[in-house]
Amino acid sequence: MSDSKKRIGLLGATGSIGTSCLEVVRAHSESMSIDLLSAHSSWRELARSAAEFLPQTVVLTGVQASDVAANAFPSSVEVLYGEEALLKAVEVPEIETVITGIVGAAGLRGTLAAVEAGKRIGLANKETLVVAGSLVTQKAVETGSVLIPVDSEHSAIFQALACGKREDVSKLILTASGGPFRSWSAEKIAQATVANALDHPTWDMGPKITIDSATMMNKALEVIEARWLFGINARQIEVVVHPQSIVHSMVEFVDGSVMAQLSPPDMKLPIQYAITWPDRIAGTSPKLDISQTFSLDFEPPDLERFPALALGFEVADQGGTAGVVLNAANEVAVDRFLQDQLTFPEIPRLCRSILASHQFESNPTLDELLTLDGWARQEALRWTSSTSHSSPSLTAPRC
Ligand SMILES: NC(=O)C1=CN([C@@H]2O[C@H](COP(=O)(O)OP(=O)(O)OC[C@H]3O[C@@H](n4cnc5c(N)ncnc54)[C@H](OP(=O)(O)O)[C@@H]3O)[C@@H](O)[C@H]2O)C=CC1
Ligand SMILES: CC(=O)[C@@H](O)[C@H](O)COP(=O)(O)O
Ligand SMILES: [Mn+2]
Repeated sequence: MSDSKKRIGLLGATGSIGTSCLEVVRAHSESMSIDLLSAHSSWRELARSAAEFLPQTVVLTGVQASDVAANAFPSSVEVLYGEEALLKAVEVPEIETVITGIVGAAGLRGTLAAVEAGKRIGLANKETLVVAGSLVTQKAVETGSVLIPVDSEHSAIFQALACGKREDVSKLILTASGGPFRSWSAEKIAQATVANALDHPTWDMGPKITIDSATMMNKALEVIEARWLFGINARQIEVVVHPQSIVHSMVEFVDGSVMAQLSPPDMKLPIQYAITWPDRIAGTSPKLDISQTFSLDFEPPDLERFPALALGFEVADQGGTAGVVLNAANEVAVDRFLQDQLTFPEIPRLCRSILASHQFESNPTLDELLTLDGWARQEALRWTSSTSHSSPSLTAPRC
């Protein structure tokens, strides 16, 4: 019955999260349907998905109608252009759940529009909470929007939290694969190429998050994400390296019990759960085969070889404007590294430098955050083009 289908708006439909989400919907076409798809510039791929899923609306935020072939989309599909159109499109009452698969701070405004419209959010875009965690979580409380994590660690924690009362939680333990350089020496890491850094041992993801995993900035961003999503003090969050990516994270309760969620690394499971919660349905994600011998290893993270991780704890503790500045600096640094214009160890160095130079404000507005985002990107670009890597200018906008 089409009336009882779960109706989904999917932002970032052409990316890694987007295509996994479409696989979930394809496997459950009797109970799920797509109302909205968005992409930035990959219009051919979006058109293929539109032909299969027949959403009411598609939005392309990074190209214009004149860039797209005439009749590329089925005639029943409304084709819109630009971010403002996307912000309106997520609000339509028919959409129940919005899956946020846009990469980077570019995902913030779409997520916020969906939160303001009181939607269920399947939150993959962790940068939304890194940049504006306080504003977004407050807004969700006001509108009744439920933020269901899609990020695998946070989905695991969300599931494990169901085993006890919030006031009885003593610690959240985020697992990290350790990335491709987990066992590399600092000297070898300093020589890492783009191809080395893109070679993630356990997850197949988009390029930005894959580089973040290699620096462990991904875990830093996830510490900040957890701080806002679960309303917990940064000092109650711990990171442990777990190379198999089977234990997706854990919650320790005051009595010493540790509850974990386990499954083979596959994003379809947390995406599906965000759509079906509080129900569980059979899916296409592989199941853990415990009939075979396998081991689960855990080791402490090495903050000297992976200095980005410390930034996550510092920023999660500070709140305010620290997250937007760290995130913007990191987005520029990752982009420059992918263009071979920055070395791997310069990524966290750049981030720390821009963060240290900004004028901290504890309670910024959305406009102030967006202004600081622009400032931090400019300063990060300036840093990458200066041979001496001098300190950023002290012209950070005051909030
Ligand atoms: N991949 C994964 O397994 C996981 C991802 N996440 C998070 O999910 C988010 C998406 O990651 P991932 O799927 O890997 O990323 P991808 O790079 O694979 O996909 C990014 C998507 O965002 C769109 N996009 C890119 N830039 C913009 C922009 N400026 N405005 C609007 N849309 C844009 C792209 O469209 P186009 O194709 O047209 O460029 C594409 O659809 C990230 O925040 C990541 O941290 C979290 C956990 C796991
Ligand atoms: C799948 C997912 O959630 C990613 O964020 C993943 O966790 C990245 O792996 P790392 O643990 O190497 O950062
Ligand atoms: Mn993750």
